[in-house]
Amino acid sequence: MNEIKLVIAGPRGNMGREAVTLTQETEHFSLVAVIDSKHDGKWLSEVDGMPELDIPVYTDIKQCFTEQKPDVLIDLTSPEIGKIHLEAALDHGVRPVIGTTGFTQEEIDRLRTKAEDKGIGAIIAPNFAIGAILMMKFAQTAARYMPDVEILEMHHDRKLDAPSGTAHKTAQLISEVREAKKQGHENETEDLQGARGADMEGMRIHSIRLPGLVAHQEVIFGGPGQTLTIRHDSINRASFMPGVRLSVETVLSLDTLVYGLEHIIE
Ligand SMILES: NC(=O)C1=CN([C@@H]2O[C@H](COP(=O)(O)OP(=O)(O)OC[C@H]3O[C@@H](n4cnc5c(N)ncnc54)[C@H](O)[C@@H]3O)[C@@H](O)[C@H]2O)C=CC1
Ligand SMILES: O=C(O)C1=N[C@H](C(=O)O)C[C@H](O)C1
Repeated sequence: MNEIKLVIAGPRGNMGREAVTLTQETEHFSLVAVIDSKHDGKWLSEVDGMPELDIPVYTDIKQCFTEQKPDVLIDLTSPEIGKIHLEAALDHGVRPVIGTTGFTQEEIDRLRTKAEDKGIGAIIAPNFAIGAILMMKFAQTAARYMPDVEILEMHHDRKLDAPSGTAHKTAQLISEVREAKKQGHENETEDLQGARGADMEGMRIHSIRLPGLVAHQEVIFGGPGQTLTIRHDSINRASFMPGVRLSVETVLSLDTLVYGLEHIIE
């Protein structure tokens, strides 16, 4: 496989560190620069706690793209910054692989149009873990037969967005196969606001944030006399790296924006 020149945004984060390691362990990946909110002009090796790599650190993504001309950007920052970085990548003809969550459907549609206008690929992956993709696919299948469903997502307490991108995507996939419906008692009330969770077309989504958790989700279906629970657990961030690698390799041959790895892992 030809060498792929990569830039990682967010290299000091939980995900960013794993991604830096991935690039060092993958023969055809060449990490040419990183984008950080500070340490502009340093080498990565000069940043506390980072590996001994002579890779330049930029705070200005446009300068980075102009000077380094990477093939692919991997963004693992925050919902707010991920959107800005995706747009900048498309403007510079760099193919974005975006792990940050929090995109609305309108934003995704607009960015897809932009990617197609530029004729380059882009991937937004709410979850890179193969097990999570399977959980979402299985949940979509189950919803055809058991349309009453609630989603319980559980994450570490440093997470910024709620519900998680995975929960959002799961609900979207389920909504493709079931009619919107009100669940629970027709006269139910919430004596404490939020007790029934968020409401997406009648599906309830509950977000738990606790130290000690990484990324977990249960999709619980109920029918007369039975329940079905589909559960996925990421017990560390290594779980996401095969999906990051696959996304980097795949984005090069796309000419549109793909939202969700279920479109790539058939
Ligand atoms: N798609 C997936 O499978 C996964 C996605 N995520 C998402 O990835 C993102 C990062 O997650 P974590 O690594 O756990 O968060 P984190 O908080 O550990 O790391 C985020 C990093 O981004 C950096 N950052 C902030 N602003 C920046 C900027 N302007 N330029 C460059 N870097 C900047 C921060 O300094 C920090 O080091 C989150 O949005 C999270 O939801 C997390 C795990 C899996
Ligand atoms: O912030 C996280 O940690 C995660 N974010 C993604 C999401 O919002 O679904 C993916 C995974 O759940 C971990």
